Amino acid sequence: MFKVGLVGYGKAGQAVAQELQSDPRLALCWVVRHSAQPGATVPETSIPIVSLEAQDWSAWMDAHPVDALVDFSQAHSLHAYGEALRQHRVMLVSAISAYSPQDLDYARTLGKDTQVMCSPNITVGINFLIMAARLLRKIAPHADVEILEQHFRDKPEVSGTARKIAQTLQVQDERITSLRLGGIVGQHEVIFGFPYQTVRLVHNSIERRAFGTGAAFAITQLAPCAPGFYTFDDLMMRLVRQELLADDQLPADPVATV
Ligand SMILES: NC(=O)C1=CN([C@@H]2O[C@H](COP(=O)(O)OP(=O)(O)OC[C@H]3O[C@@H](n4cnc5c(N)ncnc54)[C@H](O)[C@@H]3O)[C@@H](O)[C@H]2O)C=CC1
Ligand SMILES: O=C(O)C1=N[C@H](C(=O)O)C[C@H](O)C1
Repeated sequence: MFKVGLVGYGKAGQAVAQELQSDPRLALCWVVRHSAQPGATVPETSIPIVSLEAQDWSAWMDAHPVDALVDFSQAHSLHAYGEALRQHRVMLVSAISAYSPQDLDYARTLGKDTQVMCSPNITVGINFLIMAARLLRKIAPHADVEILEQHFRDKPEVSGTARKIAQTLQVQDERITSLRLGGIVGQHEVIFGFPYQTVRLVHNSIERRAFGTGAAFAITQLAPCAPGFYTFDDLMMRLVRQELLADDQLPADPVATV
């Protein structure tokens, strides 16, 4: 069982905490949020919710050891806990969608000492969509591509997922359209336009708990990896390769063996 700490207890963090708690492979040990009342716990549990200054992280991890840290807070938290993580060889699963290039450079340095995974979208579904879109782009490099992302009214930045899709498919960020409406959790659509047909790949996060199942998947996939910096696609590709290898070991012609 993997012991897990969670940073960030806002919209996503609270749903993720529920999901991590209900996964039998994981034990959620503590939550760190920006400001916490003394003695606060996750509802209906004794899991402590605390607030830590950068200088407190190392002592906290000494006293409350975990195998993995899951981050749903803000980009700058990485710099608060980074060295403690490195020192304690704790895996990092970071869902922060708006890291700067400098933040990502720092995350890569942590990968020299422990396993680090950063992904602007942590659902298995969207990462499957990205793999499929990448394949179609290879097959049909001249098709028009548009990316549509829809999120809740207050989401401040352009979706990190949409920017990642644009980068992966080698199209300009101008091809991204962002809609901000009510309470939409997160929807991404990649549209391929051909002369006589249209392909639409759509992923819809209907509940924020989807981010929790993605984080759990990432922890279990990251655990057997060597120290290094990984993306969610790296973990998915590793699994796909394993599955394909398993298929290769099946009889070439199953009918012949009947
Ligand atoms: N990769 C993914 O699939 C997803 C990524 N996200 C990202 O996760 C982040 C959080 O999203 P929301 O929960 O919607 O935001 P939110 O604003 O509702 O919650 C953020 C929480 O982090 C806390 N926080 C901020 N700085 C902190 C610090 N230094 N230490 C501890 N806690 C701190 C805040 O107090 C707040 O509770 C955003 O970057 C968002 O884009 C959210 C959902 C999915
Ligand atoms: O802020 C969010 O909530 C989300 N952010 C993501 C992003 O910016 O790509 C991913 C997800 O759809 C939710």
